[in-house]
Amino acid sequence: MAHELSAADLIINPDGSIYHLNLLPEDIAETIITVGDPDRVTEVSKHFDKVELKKGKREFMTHTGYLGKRRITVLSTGIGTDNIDIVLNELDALVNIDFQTREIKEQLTSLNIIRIGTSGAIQPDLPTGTILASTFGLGLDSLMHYYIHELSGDEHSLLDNIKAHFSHFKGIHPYVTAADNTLLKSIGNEMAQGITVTAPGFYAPQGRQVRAKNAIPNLVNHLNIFRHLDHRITNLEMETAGIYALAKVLGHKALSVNAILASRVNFEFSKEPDKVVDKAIKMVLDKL
Ligand SMILES: O=P(O)(O)O[C@H]1O[C@H](CO)[C@@H](O)[C@H]1O
Ligand SMILES: O=c1cc[nH]c(=O)[nH]1
Repeated sequence: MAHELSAADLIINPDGSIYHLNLLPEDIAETIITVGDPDRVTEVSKHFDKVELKKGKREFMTHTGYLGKRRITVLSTGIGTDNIDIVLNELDALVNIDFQTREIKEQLTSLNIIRIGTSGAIQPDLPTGTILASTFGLGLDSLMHYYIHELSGDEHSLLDNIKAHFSHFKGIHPYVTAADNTLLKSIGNEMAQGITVTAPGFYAPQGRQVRAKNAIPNLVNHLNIFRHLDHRITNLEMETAGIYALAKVLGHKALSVNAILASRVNFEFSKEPDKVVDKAIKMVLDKL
């Protein structure tokens, strides 16, 4: 029997929109581009042929429009996997819950979710200006410890090796999810590729030290030397692992594309960050 979700589990605003995103089911396309920075939404939608909808609430700004005949939504998530929890669950509710009956639909929709984010590289051959597609999201945050998620054989063996590599770091409980292979091949095929680490912060959780002292010494170096088969960890940011894992749990396809603004091993930051982000946006839109 279908189960009616309570008013506290699935919060629908008086105008029929979902609680945080402030969107109606008809407001979103099946191709969704997520960005962290709300200002980047316009940087994406300015390339659309037509924008039919602009809505927002808090850090969640949404534009929906058309690129040729393809309907696309671009949506900002803000920073961090706590926001990804909200965005992925609410996007899924918009397509897979009947808002009238509050029941899960019999026919489920699988969204294409493509993140265009900024990131710091940890391999010396990936300079600032590189555009990189994440083969796996490796989460060092705790989001996925609250969900049941099953791993493929490849994800399992990668995670086992990562756990062994990090066994002496007591506070780290990683999780791993692969990119959607079709999106990786179609959108990421001309990009650099590698495992993206999603950290629960920007400073010490990414090995930066300004004034507060780091509890984990040489974090970047420890990530940098990890190898499993032909996989290596290439970059650090704050959302990809949560997107990959929750997308998989909910039956959506996800790919994360990273504009490399910082090189943590060459100790550099891009002098033209907007140009690098625009390059990533154009590379993604060209492939859609
Ligand atoms: O540029 P966005 O997409 O926000 O991504 C990166 O930038 C933010 C930190 O500066 C984090 O959200 C990180 O993941
Ligand atoms: O080093 C970086 C650069 C952008 N975003 C991050 O999270 N880290």
